[in-house]
Amino acid sequence: MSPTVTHGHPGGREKMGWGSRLTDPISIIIPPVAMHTAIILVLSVIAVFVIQRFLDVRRVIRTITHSRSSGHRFFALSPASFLSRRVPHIPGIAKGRNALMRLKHREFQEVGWDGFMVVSAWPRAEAALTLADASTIKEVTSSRARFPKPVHRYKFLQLFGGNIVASEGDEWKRYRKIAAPAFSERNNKLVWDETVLIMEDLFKNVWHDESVTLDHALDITLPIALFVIGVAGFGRRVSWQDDVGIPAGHQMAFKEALHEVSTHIILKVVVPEWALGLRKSWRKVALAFKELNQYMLEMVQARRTAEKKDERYDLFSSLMDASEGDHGEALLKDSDLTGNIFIFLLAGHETTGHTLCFTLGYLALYPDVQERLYQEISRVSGPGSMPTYEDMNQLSWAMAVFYETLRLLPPVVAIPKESAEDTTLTVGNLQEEKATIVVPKDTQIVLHVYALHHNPRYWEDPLSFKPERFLGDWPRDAFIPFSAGPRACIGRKFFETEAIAIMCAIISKYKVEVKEEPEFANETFEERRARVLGSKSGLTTTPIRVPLAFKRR
Ligand code: HEM
Repeated sequence: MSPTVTHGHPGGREKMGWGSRLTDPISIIIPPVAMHTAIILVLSVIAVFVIQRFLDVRRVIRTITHSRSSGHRFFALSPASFLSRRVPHIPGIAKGRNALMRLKHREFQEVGWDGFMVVSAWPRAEAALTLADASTIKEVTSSRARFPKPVHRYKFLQLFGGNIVASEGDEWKRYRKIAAPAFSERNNKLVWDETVLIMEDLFKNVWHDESVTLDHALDITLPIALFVIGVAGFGRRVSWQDDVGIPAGHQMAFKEALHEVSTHIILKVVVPEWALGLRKSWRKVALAFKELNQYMLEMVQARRTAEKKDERYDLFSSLMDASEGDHGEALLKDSDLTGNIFIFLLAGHETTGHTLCFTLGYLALYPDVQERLYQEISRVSGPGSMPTYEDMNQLSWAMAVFYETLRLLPPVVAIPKESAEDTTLTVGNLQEEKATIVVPKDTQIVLHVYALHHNPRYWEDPLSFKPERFLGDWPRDAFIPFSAGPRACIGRKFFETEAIAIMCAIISKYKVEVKEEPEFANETFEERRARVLGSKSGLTTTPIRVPLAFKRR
């Protein structure tokens, strides 16, 4: 394909193999000499860039190398970069797609330590510390000043305004103080009672008290989670029937807008505003953002103008109370309100919906675990009846089933932190040896939830589903689906309450089985398990397809 003559002497043009002077637009615009010069210039710039980067990487390696350290691994593309997550695994270049879920604890075993530095050259020369050591992780999570949240990594969560998840320092303290009362014991009881109503509505008005088969259990678990956070968090009661309509003044239903936004949030960050109009699917995402913002502002407006302000203790009321001073002055901006409303809808919806879906999948695959759960519920509240919030402490098997699901399939696969100072951390290994890692200021730190949850130092037979490991004594520091320390999930009890209520409601009335499909009739148990529990990475670990049959008991 290369042109045979590009040296610019007049006679050379006739020999060009791909068109005459008149038909070669590039030659008309750029004379061959200029083209050559341009190419040489570009190559020189690339060469200077590569050499500079190489030197930068060497400098980074020198700052972290230490005689007693656990060493480092090199990947040209940073595993946290957008690019690395789009390409397959290429040794030395990219860890590839779904690396954390795919590799679990394997990489740490290859390195021989439960913590090591990953050095990369793109997008910048840097070293990031990756950890799967329970006591080192505890040290990091318990010291917010030494290891704060790298808020610049959470920019995509600030699209609707500042919020509790994507903030640090005094701003975070203020948001946390406002939100804390909404996660009190009083509100947890509200969560339980509202969840029971939502489940009764589903069984009676959608399933008509009959057996049903679902192609993907997520089709009910996501709406359930959304309805619970909607009513218990925001006083917005939605029933299964009236959620389908689009209210006047809107072009999209609330549920759809939230789903679109949470599924395509990264797109909104990556694609510039003007380009969102270029494709139909992108236009839908842009519309969803606009619609959701409008829904949230309407919620704020409706509460502000309500005649009688009910005595409520939910999250929304706490936010609204904090937004106005005693004399009606604004203490929180509208964007603070929408930012936090959005983050609570998101945090309280996706993580929960996905975990419920995986848990139902496990119960269908392990009928003995499900039977033990049914027996526990029957013992606590009588056959076919629903326990109350006060019974929750007696449902230890139910909690163990959820914890084992969260250990194997944590929604948040990695938690980022950074070092605020030059420091060192100590990590261990299977041989119970210790190594010191030099951690310069501004080093990115990754708490590798998947690897920690599959680390054989803490979990016997880590790949197996065994809820019984959560009865009695278990290694609490090696279990961080909700993170740990002061920045741990504020909604943990909210989740546990609604999850147990939902599971009790389902299992007391229905037997859950994997949907029979002729094309999978001959698969082994392992194949079936891999199919039903297949997951992909999204904003949180996402079930691909969990097809289930719910049979009336
Ligand atoms: C299975 C359910 C859940 C899981 C696995 C989960 C997990 C997590 C994790 C890992 C964090 C720390 C994130 C980070 O450091 O970047 C977090 C924070 C948070 N979660 Fe959850 N979460 C769940 C349910 C909920 C629910 C139901 C709510 C609200 C109703 C909620 C609200 C929050 C909030 C507001 C934060 C930020 C806390 C702070 O920074 O002070 N989460 N969650």
